[in-house]
Amino acid sequence: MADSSACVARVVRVDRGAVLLLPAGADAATAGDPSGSPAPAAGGAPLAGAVARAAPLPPDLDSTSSPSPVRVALDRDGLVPDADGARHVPTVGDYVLTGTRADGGTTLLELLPRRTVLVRDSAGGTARTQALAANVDVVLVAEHLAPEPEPGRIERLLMLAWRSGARPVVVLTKADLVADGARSAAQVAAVAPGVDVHVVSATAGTGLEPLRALLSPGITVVIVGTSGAGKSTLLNALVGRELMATGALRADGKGRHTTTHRELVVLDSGAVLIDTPGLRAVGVVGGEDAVGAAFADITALAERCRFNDCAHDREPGCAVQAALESGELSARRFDSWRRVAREAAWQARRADHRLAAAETALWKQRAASHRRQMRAR
Ligand SMILES: Nc1nc2c(ncn2[C@@H]2O[C@H](COP(=O)(O)OP(=O)(O)OP(=O)(O)O)[C@@H](O)[C@H]2O)c(=O)[nH]1
Ligand SMILES: [Zn+2]
Repeated sequence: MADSSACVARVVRVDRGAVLLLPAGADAATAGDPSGSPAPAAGGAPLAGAVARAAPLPPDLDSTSSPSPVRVALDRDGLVPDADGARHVPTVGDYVLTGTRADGGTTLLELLPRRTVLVRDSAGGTARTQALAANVDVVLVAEHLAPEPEPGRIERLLMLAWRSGARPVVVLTKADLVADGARSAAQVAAVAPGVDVHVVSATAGTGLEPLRALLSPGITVVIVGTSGAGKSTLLNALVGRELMATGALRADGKGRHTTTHRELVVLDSGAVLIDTPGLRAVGVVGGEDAVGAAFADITALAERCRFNDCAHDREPGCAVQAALESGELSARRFDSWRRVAREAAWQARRADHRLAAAETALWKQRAASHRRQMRAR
C-alpha cells in the first residue's frame, strides 16, 4: 500500500476535512523499516522525539520555534484507512504514513496502529465512541482545589485514563486558593489508588517540578479535566511560555478564550503536550479492566469476601460491607463503583450483542452470495 517514499507523520490537529501533520525527517521511521516502528512497546522510545528533532531549525530562528505542521486534506468521508483497510476518524496524536504526489503535495496513506487511545462516549448515548487523543503515555487528570474537588468526577476521569492504556496522574490545581491543599490531596488519593496525586498552583508556580519531570523526550502527555480546571494555565506554566489560550480575560476585553480544540505541541525538550477542551459529562465507556484499575481498593476488598460470587449486599463474610461499616470505604465511593461496574457490564453485553449482530449479517451476506453463485451455474 505504501510507496517507497512513505514517511511517518504525527497528527497535530484535526480540522474539518483536513489534518495538520508534523512530518518526520530523515532519521524517523519510514515504511518498511521494522526498526522504525511507530508503535513502540510501553516504555520504549516513541517516535515523537524523532518528530521533534526531525526538522532542523534554520539558524535565524531561536530555539522556541517549532517546525511548522503541514495541512493535508482528508478523503471525502473524513476517514483514514488502517493497514487492513478499515477506516477511522483520525485524532490528535495519531501516527500516519504519508506519501508524495507527483506535484509534490502530501497525501495520507495509512493510519498506523494506536499504542494507547483516550476515548469517551459521544454525546447522546449512542453506541459510538470518540477518540480524544492517541499514542499518549501519561494522562494528567486535572481537578481544581477551589471549588472543592469532586471525587466522582475524578473517578470517572481516572477510568477514562486507565482505559486508554496510558499512565494516569492526578493534578489538583489552584492550590493558592486553599489553606490546606495537602488535606484535600489525601482525600483525593483515597479515590485514586495506585495513582500519584500532585498539588500545584500554576499562578504561584508551586508544585510544578514533579510534573516537569514527566516531560522527558518522546513522552506524550495529555491533560483532561472539567472546563475551568486550569488545564491550559497549567500547561503554560509547565512550559514557561504561552502555548495555550486560557480562560483568563483577554487584554482586549473581548471576553474569554477557552480551549475549543485539541492540539498537540512539541516542546523543546522533545516531550509532546496535548490540551483538551473541558470534558463535561464524561460518559464513561465500559471496560471492566478500567473499573478494576480505577477501583483497585474495592476490587481487593471483594477478593476477601467469603463467597466468590458475593454481591456485597447482605452476604455473610462480605469484606466490602465490613469496610463500609468500619468507615474504611465510603458509601459514596461504593455507590460510584456499583454504578460504573453496572455500566461496564452493560457495555460489555452490548458490545457482545453488536459483535453477534455483525457476525449474523456477515453470514447472511455470504449465504446470499452463495445462493447467487449457485443460481448462476
Ligand atoms: N488562582 C488560580 N487561578 C488559576 C490557576 N490556574 C488557572 N486559574 C484560573 O482558572 C481559570 C480557568 O483556567 P484555564 O487554564 O483556562 O482552564 P481550562 O481547564 O483550560 O478550561 P477550558 O479551556 O474551558 O477547558 C482562569 O481564570 C485561570 O486564570 C491557579 O493556579 N490559581
Ligand atoms: Zn462481598
